[in-house]
Amino acid sequence: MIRFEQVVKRYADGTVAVDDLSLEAPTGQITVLVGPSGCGKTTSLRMINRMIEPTAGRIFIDDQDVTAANAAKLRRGIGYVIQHAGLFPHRKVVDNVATVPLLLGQSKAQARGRAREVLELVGLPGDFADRYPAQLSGGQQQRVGVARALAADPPVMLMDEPFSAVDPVVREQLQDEFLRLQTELGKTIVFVTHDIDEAMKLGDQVAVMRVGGRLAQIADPAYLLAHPIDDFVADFIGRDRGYRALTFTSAPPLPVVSEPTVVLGATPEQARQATTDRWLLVVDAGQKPQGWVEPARIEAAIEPAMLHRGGTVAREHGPLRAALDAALSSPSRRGVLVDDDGVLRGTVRAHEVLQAIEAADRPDVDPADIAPTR
Ligand SMILES: Nc1ncnc2c1ncn2[C@@H]1O[C@H](COP(=O)(O)OP(=O)(O)OP(=O)(O)O)[C@@H](O)[C@H]1O
Repeated sequence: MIRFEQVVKRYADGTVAVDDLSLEAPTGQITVLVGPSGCGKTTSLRMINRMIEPTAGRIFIDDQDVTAANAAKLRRGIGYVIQHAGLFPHRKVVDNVATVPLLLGQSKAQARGRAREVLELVGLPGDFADRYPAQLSGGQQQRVGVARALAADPPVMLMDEPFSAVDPVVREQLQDEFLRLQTELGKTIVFVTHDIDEAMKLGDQVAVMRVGGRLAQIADPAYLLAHPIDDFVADFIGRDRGYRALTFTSAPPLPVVSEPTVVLGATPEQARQATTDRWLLVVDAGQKPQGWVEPARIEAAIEPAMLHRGGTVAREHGPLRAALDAALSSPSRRGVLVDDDGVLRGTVRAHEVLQAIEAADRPDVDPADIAPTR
């Protein structure tokens, strides 16, 4: 656990960047610090590994007072990831990642072996290791940054806007992979972002800070969305917080309807025989949804390039927000639901998801009973 006790940081020019901050970041969880520009997030983070010294107050990692620790030694035991990755441009990726294991006394061969292991873990296998940072995309560089922080297997990771410099699609991929990795690794993580969506997606708990370095509220995302403590927090977490809260609402059983399908490679005749509807769902040989086609408009066997892929896919027993999004984004207005292995279960319509949402507040009601027929 990381614990801030009444921490203050006043810079030499008199700026109070952090003011009386007390909070706990539990072991094995992700605690996100979020807030507007200049509210003291980075300053708070850097006081944990003593890149910045507090003016007053104390910070503990488990029972160790970090201000009493040897700063260099402390830093080697804490992974640190920053925006733009901060890689050494003239060192190969593998040597960037091997930096801390080498400092910790591993032989070059051991450290490089470990570096290749963690590179694989973050999705950069094989010959990526032998490239230079400039030969990687922005998203790949960020992965190297994460790999470097993980190389010495530190129990604590500090992450300062690690995914901010990449485009939204890559960013989402990095976030998803990061969450998957964290379920395996269970690190104690403090994560700084100014993006409330990122905070809500990644945080086990989210600390909202206000300018002047004061903590406004700390809670798990669902609680924060439901009970913002004041107008500042309510405004900061956004006007669509009712919709966002659906991320944390699991579906009561949705009235899933089986959906006609054809398999990739099917002929136009097979597609037209499969349905009289305008849209037809295409699956692969393993029954995994691939996209939609309009049977009346196809003239050749169905191939991937012909598919309408705009619709999202939701897990049958996943959050209601994803199910609603699947319905709203589907060209047929039928949202595609899959099981945990990605295999098609059927479809659901937006109004049926909305009924499930209402029923989620009324656990005595079975949504199947109140869903009208289509
Ligand atoms: N070395 C410094 N000297 C004086 N003031 C500083 C120094 N570093 C930061 N500050 C000020 O302290 C306040 C908090 O800065 P900090 O970088 O911690 O905020 P932040 O929330 O991380 O901001 P951002 O999201 O814009 O990165 C700001 O007003 C900033 O201008």
